[in-house]
Amino acid sequence: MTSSATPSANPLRALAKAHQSPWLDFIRRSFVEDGSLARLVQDDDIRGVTSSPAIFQKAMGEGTEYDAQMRDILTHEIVSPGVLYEKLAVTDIKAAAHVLTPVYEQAHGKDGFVSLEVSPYLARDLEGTTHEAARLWADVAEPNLMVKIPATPESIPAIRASIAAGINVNVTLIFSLNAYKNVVDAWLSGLEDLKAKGGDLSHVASVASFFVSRIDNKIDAEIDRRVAAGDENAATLKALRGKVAIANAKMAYVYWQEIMQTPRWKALEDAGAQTQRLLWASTGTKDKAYSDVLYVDSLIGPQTVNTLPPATMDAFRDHGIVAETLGTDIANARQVMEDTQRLGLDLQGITKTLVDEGVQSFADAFDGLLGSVAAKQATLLGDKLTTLKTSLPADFQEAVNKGLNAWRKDGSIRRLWAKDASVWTNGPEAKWLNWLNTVDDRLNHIGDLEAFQAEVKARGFHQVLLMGMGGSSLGPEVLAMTFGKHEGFGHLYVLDSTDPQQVAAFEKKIDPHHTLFIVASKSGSTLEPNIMLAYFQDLAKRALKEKAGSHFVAITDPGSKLETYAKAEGFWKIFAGDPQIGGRYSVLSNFGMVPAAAAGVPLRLFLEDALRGVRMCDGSVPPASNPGVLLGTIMGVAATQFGRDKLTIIATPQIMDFGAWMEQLIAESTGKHGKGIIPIDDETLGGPKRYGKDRLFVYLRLATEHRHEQDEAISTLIDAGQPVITINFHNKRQIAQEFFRWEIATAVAGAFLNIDPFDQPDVESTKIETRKLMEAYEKTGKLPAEEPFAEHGPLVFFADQANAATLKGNTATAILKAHFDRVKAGDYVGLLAYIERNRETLEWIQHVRLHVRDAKTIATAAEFGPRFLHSTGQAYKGGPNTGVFLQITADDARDLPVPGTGYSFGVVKAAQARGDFDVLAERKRRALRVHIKGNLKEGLAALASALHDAL
Ligand SMILES: O=C(CO)[C@@H](O)[C@H](O)[C@H](O)[C@H](O)COP(=O)(O)O
Ligand SMILES: O=C[C@H](O)COP(=O)(O)O
Repeated sequence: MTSSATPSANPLRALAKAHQSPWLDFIRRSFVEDGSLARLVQDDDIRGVTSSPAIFQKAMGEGTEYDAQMRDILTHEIVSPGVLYEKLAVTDIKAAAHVLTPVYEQAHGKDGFVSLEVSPYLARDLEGTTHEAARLWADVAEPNLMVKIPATPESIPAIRASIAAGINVNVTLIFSLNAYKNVVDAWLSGLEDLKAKGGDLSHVASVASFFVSRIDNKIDAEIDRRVAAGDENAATLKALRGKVAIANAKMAYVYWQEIMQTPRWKALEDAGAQTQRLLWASTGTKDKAYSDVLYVDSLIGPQTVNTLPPATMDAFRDHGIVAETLGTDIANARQVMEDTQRLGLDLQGITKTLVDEGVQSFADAFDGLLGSVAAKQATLLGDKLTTLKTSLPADFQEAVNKGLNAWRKDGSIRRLWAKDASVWTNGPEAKWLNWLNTVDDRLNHIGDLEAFQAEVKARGFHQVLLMGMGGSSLGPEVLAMTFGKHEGFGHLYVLDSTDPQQVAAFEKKIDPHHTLFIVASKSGSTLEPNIMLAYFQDLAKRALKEKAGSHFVAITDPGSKLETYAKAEGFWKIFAGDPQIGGRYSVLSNFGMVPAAAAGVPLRLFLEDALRGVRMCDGSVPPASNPGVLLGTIMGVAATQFGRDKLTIIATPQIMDFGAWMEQLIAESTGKHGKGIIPIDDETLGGPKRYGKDRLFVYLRLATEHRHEQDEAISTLIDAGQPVITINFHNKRQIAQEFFRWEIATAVAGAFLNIDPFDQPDVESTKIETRKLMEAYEKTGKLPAEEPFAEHGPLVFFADQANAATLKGNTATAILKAHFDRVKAGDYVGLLAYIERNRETLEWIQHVRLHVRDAKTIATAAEFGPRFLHSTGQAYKGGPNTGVFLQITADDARDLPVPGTGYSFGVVKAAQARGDFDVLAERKRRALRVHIKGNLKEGLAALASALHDAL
């Protein structure tokens, strides 16, 4: 902005004589800090400041002048970009308010205001606007603040409520006389309400911001269009160019004058009320053909304000003419309005469009602003955040950009955070969204968790044995595997199997005298944790007698059967889950945090790490800058538009266990109604030839591991045109952030797939089938008979009729060949092994899966039952029918009874495998079961060899 003209010849100063206040339509930190604003007040008699999202976007979106405060805030607090922006804005607004305080005081509270706008996202939300106006008023806490509220039909009652609450209000985005009338009524009503309450009216200031140049812009364009089309009224139309906005504003002023004569106003005035001044906004000339001071010169009149952008202010200082123009030529203005109507220029329609566009453009500006703040926040936080890099082919990237933009336009991330089910299917989704708040919630209750941790430490347990399935076990397993044992705490073991060998193996790892047992089940009625509990409680009771209860902790939702049981059995502690968080979204709730506490994970650091991630995925962060939405959009677009539905997880060794948790989240959330994303975890990385066009790679990379070869192999995939998302961790604890990022991303991907990401209908079906088989067992003492369709050596083959019919062959190899010959491009193979999960069997399954992958160029999943039933099992049954499954069961070398029941772990596992197969068959999946008779090791070798020959 240029320097001031000599005071005597300064048109800006002269406006005071015409009783109009010039305000500045601009703010930025340096401008206030370096004294420029104070100089304008001093030299040009500038008497107020307005800000808007667009103005703040310009100020904060570039440069470094806000960095110092941002750094300072981010050092002390974990805030979202939305909160960070607001803190910066409030600092600016307060600083400007202080500069204007002398004006305010000298004008006895009638001038010298600074405006701050409520979030434009709330422009159609009455409750939100009312609440935010009050919040901003309290946060800024300066008497010369004006809170800007838009004059949308939805927000009009917020004007009344805010005025009634004694808040100074700048009503913005007024384009039409009708809207203005509603604003005036709301303002008067607000004052009446305040008066009725006995409030002091004299301190409540208000302006009604009537937008000017945007109207000419639209009308002129319409005139030009009609003239170009050869309109018969071309001459009269042309004469209206550049006239309508001013005439429209004059009509508003006439209305204000009329209001000032009404008894309604007089009564308020007598009670000490200030008038609501008309403020001319949007006064920068857009059409270069017009005078650059057109919307200042023409609108000068008493008791009004004109807020000038810097260039217009400079121009007016330089060559503005001060004369009272507002109240003059009213007849002419009326004529312009009449002509406008007579000639069919749709002013009403245009002003409605202008409100919509005004709201949208402020929202767009706010998106831009918050995107910039988020980017800056990420830069300043540096290594404190995981980072995401995408390498996507051009067409894929373009589709992702479109998806992000659609999410931005629909405000979907804000709707997600507002728990609005219309983001998905308008079903029961809203009931399952408390994971959004669980990190804040756990931090608020960190005292309880830390006290528990201290007690566990003091009791000196050597082992912690967690028993649970799926959402109740996979998160703790990641914590156990990633962090290992913590000094002063016991080793955390996670048991999620009904395989008797596996149960026995865990029994060997622990000493009940020194073990803390945690049973985790949200529902409290899941078969597996209940029988594991029965087994280990029996063991503990034998060892510890009446003290056994003091070694047991339950984590379960309030009111569950498990809770009742735990109370009755005198468990040491019972921790409550949140019924509005589903199992797979529960890791950052007590289901993950209680085992974390027991294992000695530094809880506050962990949760604060998580919180940094939560804040970056906040509803205030627009999709393209929002790490969760970005990831979810890529996942959704990959699956729905590019057939890349095999999300292949590659990880550096120290964080590779994260994949098993991701599997459940992604598969169970998205795999249903024939749609879905199939996670492929722990499949050894191969060269580009190993992969088809159905993959989306996610590379989880702990930077400190320096896995150059792995990095190279990933680069080769990118060069070969495979889409890759690389997520860089700077330390292991950042899995906390990634838990949350993947939760948001999966929810977002669910929206792209148009499914409810929070139910698991096909997991339930398998449970039902298993239950039926178990009931039969309890009645008859055996599982219903089943007939193999072939038997070769130790390998016995079972299938339903439809599958068996296509799997003819005289040898095991021939049957397996027939089965895998059904695999085609874009399919995947699932090896579903109901055997003990240990080093040998993991190696075996890896070996076999890689053989299948390389022979068929197909994605492979290697899973152990029954654990996968609570995880990927959902997608195998409910997702796309592209899976070809080989279920592997085996004789149990040893079985264990389940105390208090008539059955054994082996029977349960067998029933689960059969229930699983029955549902796969019922869903018409290509499935074959091979049962290994006798020695497991030999049987697995025979199966591997037959598979080798078959492929
Ligand atoms: O405070 C106000 C109005 O209440 C102003 O900042 C107002 O938002 C601005 O004058 C307008 O947004 C500027 O409009 P335009 O020049 O972009 O058409
Ligand atoms: O993912 C959840 C599992 O199905 C276990 O459920 P639960 O926590 O109710 O026992």
